[in-house]
Amino acid sequence: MAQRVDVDQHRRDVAELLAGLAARPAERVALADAAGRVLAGDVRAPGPLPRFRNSQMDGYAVRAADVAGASPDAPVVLPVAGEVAAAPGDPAPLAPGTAVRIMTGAAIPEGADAVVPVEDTGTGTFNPDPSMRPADRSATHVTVLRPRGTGEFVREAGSDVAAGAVVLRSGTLLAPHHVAAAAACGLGELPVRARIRVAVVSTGSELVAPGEPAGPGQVWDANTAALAAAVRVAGGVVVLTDRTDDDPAGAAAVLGRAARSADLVLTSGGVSQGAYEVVKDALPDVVFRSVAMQPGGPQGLGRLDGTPVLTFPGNPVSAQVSFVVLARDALRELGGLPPVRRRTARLAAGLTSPAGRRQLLRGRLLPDGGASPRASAAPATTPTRAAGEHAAGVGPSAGVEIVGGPGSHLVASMAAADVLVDVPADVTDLAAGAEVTVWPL
Ligand SMILES: Nc1nc2c(c(=O)[nH]1)N[C@H]1C(S)=C(S)[C@@H](COP(=O)(O)OP(=O)(O)OC[C@H]3O[C@@H](n4cnc5c(N)ncnc54)[C@H](O)[C@@H]3O)O[C@H]1N2
Ligand code: MOO
Repeated sequence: MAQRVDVDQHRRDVAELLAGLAARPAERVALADAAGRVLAGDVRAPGPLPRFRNSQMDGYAVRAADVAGASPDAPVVLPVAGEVAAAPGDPAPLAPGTAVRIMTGAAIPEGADAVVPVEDTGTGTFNPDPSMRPADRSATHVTVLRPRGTGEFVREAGSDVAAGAVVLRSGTLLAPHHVAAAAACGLGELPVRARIRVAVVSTGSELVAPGEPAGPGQVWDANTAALAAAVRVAGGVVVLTDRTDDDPAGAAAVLGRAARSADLVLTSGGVSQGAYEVVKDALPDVVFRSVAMQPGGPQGLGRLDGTPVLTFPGNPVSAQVSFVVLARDALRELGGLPPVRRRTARLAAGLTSPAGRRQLLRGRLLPDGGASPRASAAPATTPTRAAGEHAAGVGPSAGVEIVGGPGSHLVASMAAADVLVDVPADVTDLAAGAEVTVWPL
């Protein structure tokens, strides 16, 4: 007789099985591949950023003292000694009483300490004659109409980050703006946490690949693609996907290959009470048990040739719910990602639920907060969270409506859901407006 365990116990057992995968060395990735990865150590700026003092505006680099009295009525006219573009090289020092045309990002010449934007000069532009292309920048003098104080429109070296300072913290989930900072600091690679390498194997003689024609008795394999996608979203990398029919020798060969090529094997199907339960037959070191949840009751966990294996039931909704509830957070934690926060929502309509099994119903969050007349009239105090599980959501709950039925073959209905609605095992009746915990999909 299969063991029967509650959901939280099985979640703990999964986390424990996978804990051995935590100590994997970091790897270095090129910046182009860094988004979505988790930083494996603090990253320090090798030099100051900006690297050198440069102009914040297109205009004229000057000594602030030379333009201190400038106004439209009493402009200061300075000779233009040359031009500095945002280009390689060091500009010549600025002689007192002169100005140089300077472009945004160009190095400030030694001796200059302010930039007068071109709009604050007599012509208001580098190119007073719009018919001239390229701009004629031959003017020998500039008429400064406004004073600029010391440091105005000057970007100091190191004003963004000082040399040696931490620019990205260990554990950061790298997004484009982090990549930008690393790139600006001149870093071509970043140290990141290694991703868990996962093999996904679906079982069943009836399965055929999506995209292929399906004959009588055949169904398109929904689980391989769905579980592979789930693994990737949870920070893992899929190193192998395969299907096996119900032939025990073939299944054993496929599973053996999967175990040799991955840190973790996920299977679906072949674990209930049928006559062809190849997963059970091929995995002698896996404990098969009944977890008190629906869908996703028949579960197994253990090892094959030392590699951790989780076996999910084959019904497509069951396989997906199994991943979300039992494996997602454990996988995310191994990759350095935070758990997906559960939150609370208020039921838009009442429901009944069978006793003794925690139900994970498919739900859709309501954009208007679920303020249906029934929901708002009902008392909103029913505590429905499972023991030991505190939804992280705070503040007013969203509304949630149940979509589709409880059947674990209703894969299209599940596509209309954005959360799983968690109804504890001991709850059989919930009124409209009752607060429930929901798991974001
Ligand atoms: N006598 C009993 N029968 C069943 C029980 C039980 O306790 N006693 N449990 C039921 C529950 S609950 C589930 S869940 C399933 C689990 O069955 P298996 O894990 O052995 O899965 P299969 O039998 O291989 O398939 C079940 C169902 O799902 C379809 N399937 C499987 N894999 C895929 C896939 N990759 N893509 C799309 N569809 C898939 C398969 O065709 C079957 O319809 O057992 C119940 N039975
Ligand atoms: O427990 Mo099964 O996973 O309901 O469909």
